[in-house]
Amino acid sequence: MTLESLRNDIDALDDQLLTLLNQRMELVRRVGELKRSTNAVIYRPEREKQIIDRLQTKNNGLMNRPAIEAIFLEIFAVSRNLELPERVAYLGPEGSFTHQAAESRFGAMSAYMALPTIRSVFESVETGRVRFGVIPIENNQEGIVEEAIDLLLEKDLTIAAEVQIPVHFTFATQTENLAEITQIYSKDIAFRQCSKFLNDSFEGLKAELVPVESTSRAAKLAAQNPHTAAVCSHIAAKLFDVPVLFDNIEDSDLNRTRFLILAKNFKNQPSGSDKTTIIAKLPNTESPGVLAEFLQEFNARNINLTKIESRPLREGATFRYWFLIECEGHSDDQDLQEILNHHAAEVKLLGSYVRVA
Ligand SMILES: O=C(O)C(=O)C[C@]1(C(=O)O)C=C[C@@H](O)C=C1
Repeated sequence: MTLESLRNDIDALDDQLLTLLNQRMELVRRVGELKRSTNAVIYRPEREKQIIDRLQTKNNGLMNRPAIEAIFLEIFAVSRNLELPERVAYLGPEGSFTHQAAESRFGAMSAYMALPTIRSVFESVETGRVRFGVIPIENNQEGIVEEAIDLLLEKDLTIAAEVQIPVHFTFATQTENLAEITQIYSKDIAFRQCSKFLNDSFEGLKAELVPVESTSRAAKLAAQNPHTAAVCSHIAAKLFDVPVLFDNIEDSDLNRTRFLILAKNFKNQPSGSDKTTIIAKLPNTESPGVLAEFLQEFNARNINLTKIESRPLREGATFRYWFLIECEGHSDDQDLQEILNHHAAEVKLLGSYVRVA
């Protein structure tokens, strides 16, 4: 077969795909009408997971799960926009990893607001300026984002979904000759996480490492000066139009950051593979066994705990703590409901949501 005839076949399939996508959007438009008439929630992460799971089991071609997910998450994002355009705030600046996390769920067509602080993201959801807020919660190498955890206690928001993205850094520059680079911009932490690449590539060369406040800022600076470079996210290089010379330059490919999607009064239906986050303010934690007894209730019901963080209560001059606890399962599951009911006075449910493997 010639290239031309293969391309003709591709064109014919693309025509069919477009027709099918339009038919799908017509159904989605009707779902949107139905939902608006009953005031139902547009974003249904558990339904999206169900669709992707089903397609994965039916799949017998070259598409793997990440490919199915990438294409269908974009379709869902377009669908949701058609049903009701929803605004999404994220911890900026534009081109940050949080921006990347937001786009991975809400697609390229949603209306985004980059905000300067995690607190401002919480507040924009709280006041209804946006429907969803995306914030980082932890990195598997660097640990938790304390400000985000504390705001979960302070504010009255719920968790609609979690997103995990691998932290990949790119080396972006306008020059193709490394010897011409005089300055490399990035965040301190990114220099640390890419030290092997930087040491190997610039051994004997004179490039200076210049720390700046964000990797997006680094990309912007590299866009302005041809003899500089940025260690930044792919999305930042794309945003500021700086050519990517090397991709995935980080020392460890196990580096992942977890983000939460926040909303007001959001409740997911059980998906069959969920996680639940609660806040526990237990009384008398100075007495022996209070926390152990509480955790024993999970153990007794065979509920797997996936996280426990202690944070200061900041009540007077004491050393007392509250706990952020995450476990497998959904708050509608009978065993988890028993615990929540039993401790209704001291436990606040932040949400049950589809668990990212
Ligand atoms: O099934 C729904 O509730 C829809 O709104 C449709 C749809 C889809 O495109 O399939 C879109 C958005 C939801 O997040 C889940 C699924």
